[in-house]
Amino acid sequence: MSVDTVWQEALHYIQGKVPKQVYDTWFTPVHLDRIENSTAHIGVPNKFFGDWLHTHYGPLLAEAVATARGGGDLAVNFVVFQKSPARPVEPQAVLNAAKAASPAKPRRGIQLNPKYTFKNFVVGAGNQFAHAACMAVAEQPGKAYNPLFIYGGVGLGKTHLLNAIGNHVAEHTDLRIAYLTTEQFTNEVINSIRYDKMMDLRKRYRHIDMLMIDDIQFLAGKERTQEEFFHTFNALYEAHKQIVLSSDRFPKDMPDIEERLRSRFEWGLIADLQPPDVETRIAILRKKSEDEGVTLPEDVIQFLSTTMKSNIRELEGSLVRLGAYASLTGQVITLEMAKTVLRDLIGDKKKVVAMEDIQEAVCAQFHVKMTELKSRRRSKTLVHPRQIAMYLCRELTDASYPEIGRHFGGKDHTTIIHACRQVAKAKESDHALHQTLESLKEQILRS
Ligand SMILES: Nc1ncnc2c1ncn2[C@@H]1O[C@H](COP(=O)(O)OP(=O)(O)OP(=O)(O)O)[C@@H](O)[C@H]1O
Repeated sequence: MSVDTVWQEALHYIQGKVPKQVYDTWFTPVHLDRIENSTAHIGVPNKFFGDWLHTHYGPLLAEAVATARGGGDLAVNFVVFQKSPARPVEPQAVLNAAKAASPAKPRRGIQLNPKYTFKNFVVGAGNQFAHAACMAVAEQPGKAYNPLFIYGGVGLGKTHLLNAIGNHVAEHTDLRIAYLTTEQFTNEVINSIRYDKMMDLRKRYRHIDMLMIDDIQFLAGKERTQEEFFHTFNALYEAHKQIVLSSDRFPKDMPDIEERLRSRFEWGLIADLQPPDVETRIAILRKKSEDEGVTLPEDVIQFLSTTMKSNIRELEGSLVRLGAYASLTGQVITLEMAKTVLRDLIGDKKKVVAMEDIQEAVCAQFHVKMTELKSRRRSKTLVHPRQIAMYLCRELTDASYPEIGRHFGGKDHTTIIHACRQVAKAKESDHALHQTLESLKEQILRS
């Protein structure tokens, strides 16, 4: 079977697995270059693109190509090509998937991402405190702040900072590090229960020197995992071993977490990550475009940094998309191109919308009074519209989380972050909610 035929079949397979927009953005610009020694070499427009594909769709690509060939195990490599998809021109830029997944100094069992270091973390007003705290912990694990609890909204750099600590410690010490997501920890607990291996799990985690757990908010409602984590936490803490946790919300705002755990999260230092200000967004764009070899003219930098405000991942995504588009079409990046290519990401944010208009539209839709919407009452009939209104304020205006909080009767910014996150997550699977949000948006933007 020719490489082209395999690739066509693999694309067909992928189309069935991902939404159309994801397919168009990430899979149409790439191609299968060759298959050699059980490795599929995938041509990508730039290093950043390959990195992103590797992190998000590496396994799917391997599965798709393997299935198209009729089975067997395959690894994937990403090869950067320029303009002509047939010829990889930068062999040194090959991203070896396996290499990329291991830290600079390999250590058994650590799943750190070597891409995330202190060196490539841009420090600005919103993150300098968290950055300094992480540096202190990386320099003196177990001594500076314990536990270190980092919290912040979606895509603001929590995972990056955790990995930066891990990579730094791995490079400079021989400490045993465990870095994992809450989901991985939960799965380990479930498997240990299922196979009666709880003692092994306990032993494993109580003999490490530094434990880092990402997205600890997902412990909510998982009683048995909380119980295990509680004992692990105590054992490590008492032995002066470093614990670092990240969460999208403040401990006090974590529902369904046992009080004894919640209070432990507050024992050490809590450092928050705030959305970056415009200077930091510009600095991040400059750094990333430089690192990735994507030339962004000044007006495009200004445009992106004033349009994509709340999420660094989005900012990065725009850069990748623009870089890919430019390299595929052989054009230089211009402001006009940026506006066209990123149309759907920028969407409706351009129109100036007042938060009061949003609140009124939501009140009318859900038949609640404005005073109720802004109140502290937590009945379900009020919490739902309130969270929707908060989410829309964030989506359709330039207001910061604290500003939105002030428009909702003086609520804390973490409450707004939580609401935005809840609604963003729920709308992925709840079609009715998605429709309601779209119709509200349309209504507000028309008014
Ligand atoms: N200050 C920064 N400098 C450079 N890159 C950054 C910075 N902050 C975030 N990023 C980049 O933004 C992207 C998103 O960051 P990250 O995954 O760490 O966010 P997160 O807070 O863990 O998000 P989530 O809540 O979805 O888990 C990453 O690629 C990261 O490298």
